[in-house]
Amino acid sequence: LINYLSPNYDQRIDSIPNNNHQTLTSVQSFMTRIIDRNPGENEFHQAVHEVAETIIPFIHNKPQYQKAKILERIAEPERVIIFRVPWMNDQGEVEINRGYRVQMNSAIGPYKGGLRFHPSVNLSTLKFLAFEQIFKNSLTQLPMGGGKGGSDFDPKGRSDREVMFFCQSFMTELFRHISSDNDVPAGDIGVGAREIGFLFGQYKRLKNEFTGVLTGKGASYGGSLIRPEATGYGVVYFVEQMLNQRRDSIKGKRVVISGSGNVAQYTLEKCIELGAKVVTLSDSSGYIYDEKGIDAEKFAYIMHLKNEARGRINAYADKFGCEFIPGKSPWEVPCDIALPNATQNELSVDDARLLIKNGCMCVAEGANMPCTPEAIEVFENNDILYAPGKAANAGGVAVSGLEMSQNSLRLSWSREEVDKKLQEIMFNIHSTCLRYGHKPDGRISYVQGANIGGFVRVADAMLAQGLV
Ligand SMILES: NC(=O)C1=CN([C@@H]2O[C@H](COP(=O)(O)OP(=O)(O)OC[C@H]3O[C@@H](n4cnc5c(N)ncnc54)[C@H](OP(=O)(O)O)[C@@H]3O)[C@@H](O)[C@H]2O)C=CC1
Ligand SMILES: O=C(O)CCC(=O)C(=O)O
Repeated sequence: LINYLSPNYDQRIDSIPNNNHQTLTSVQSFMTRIIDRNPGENEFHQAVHEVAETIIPFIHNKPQYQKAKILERIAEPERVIIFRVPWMNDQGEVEINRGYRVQMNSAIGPYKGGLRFHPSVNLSTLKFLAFEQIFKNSLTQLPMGGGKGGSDFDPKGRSDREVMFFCQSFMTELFRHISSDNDVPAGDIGVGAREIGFLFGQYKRLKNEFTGVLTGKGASYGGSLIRPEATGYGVVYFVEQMLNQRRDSIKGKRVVISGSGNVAQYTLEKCIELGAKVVTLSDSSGYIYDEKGIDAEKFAYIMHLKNEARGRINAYADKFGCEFIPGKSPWEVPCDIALPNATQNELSVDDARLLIKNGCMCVAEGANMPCTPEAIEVFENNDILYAPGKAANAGGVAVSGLEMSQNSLRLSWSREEVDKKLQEIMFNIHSTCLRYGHKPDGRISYVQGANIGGFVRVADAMLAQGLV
């Protein structure tokens, strides 16, 4: 698992040219083609641009990657499936949603990535997520390609029965395109243990087989221990590594978290365990600010509120007598560490400036692409420890990879074993970022490190497999 730093990695990194005029022109012409071929897909353009800015200079003196048009091919999905999802609501009315699966890249393993159920879901969102997933999955060093899927269905406010009918209809088409050896979906926004259970049940019924076709399953039917916790725990393990670089640690730090779903919950739990003080959580209605800090007892309440009662975050403020700030994000609250754990583009350049003004020194993305490009630039220019999602939140998919291994072996590992492997993987991702992230001025860019570290493994596999 850990023995991945092959000796010739060092030779490949040799010299990354400065951002000269030629590089800028290359990035621009590359992006012009991407935008022309994928009109209106702004999130996808954003994700590709961020990668192109670091990969184009990196491959400047590597003709093998340029000649084979590796980056151009990585930015083109291998396959996109779009389908109708008809179902019946509790009032007996027919509802119609749209389902998607973007099978982005299978160079290093079966397509792997979550399903998102949210009204904002469209092809642009899922292509950006599937694109990011290629690099993230590669960074884990596990054999997983990149994919993502979902629907514009909103589970919020729906009964369990409606969610089940929707999931069954969704899987009635998706089952033809996935299997434990070619595409293994999991959860994402709006898809948790309940939805994975319904999806798995329908797949099993349609295929008449019990295989590891989904991850994030319940522990009683093939799920891995620590998978629910993995993304959030992994974020905190990564933050601890970054702080250790500066001979510091998370203990005693004041932390601001956005979101209150799966990733935010377990980020919070690990922060509490390691002695940090978390003062905010949010959902799409606003944020709570608890100056006393969220402790283990309050955490248990949040778990009940969000996962069983399926309530809104302002109920926390009512129960514990703290502030609820409607319609706003928590970035105005002074902190040492900010962890955006809700959704894409939730942290703007103004938020970034305010965080820095208020003393923030570290930002790690639990969500996918939560910081805008301008916000990232501000963090990097101000020497803030900034970790992109494809590195910081890779713990979730990493433990999904471990779930696939356990399913294939037909056995299950203990909590301690899985957690130890998760810590090793996050440690190794951090090392990869350091290895590839050196800027000409000596600083570390985790963006550059994660992009290049993720790219080389996929690129070499694509070169080896010919023009496919
Ligand atoms: N689950 C996983 O293993 C992984 C998840 N991620 C990423 O982490 C992020 C959170 O996912 P996860 O915790 O699983 O999802 P959940 O559905 O469990 O929680 C999502 C949280 O984000 C909030 N949120 C969603 N959309 C918006 C919005 N447009 N504006 C404000 N708040 C919003 C939700 O509030 P509300 O309920 O009001 O909508 C909720 O609090 C996503 O970016 C996801 O892609 C990354 C790696 C792995
Ligand atoms: O566990 C998985 O397969 C997917 C997790 C995911 O969707 C993500 O990393 O964004």
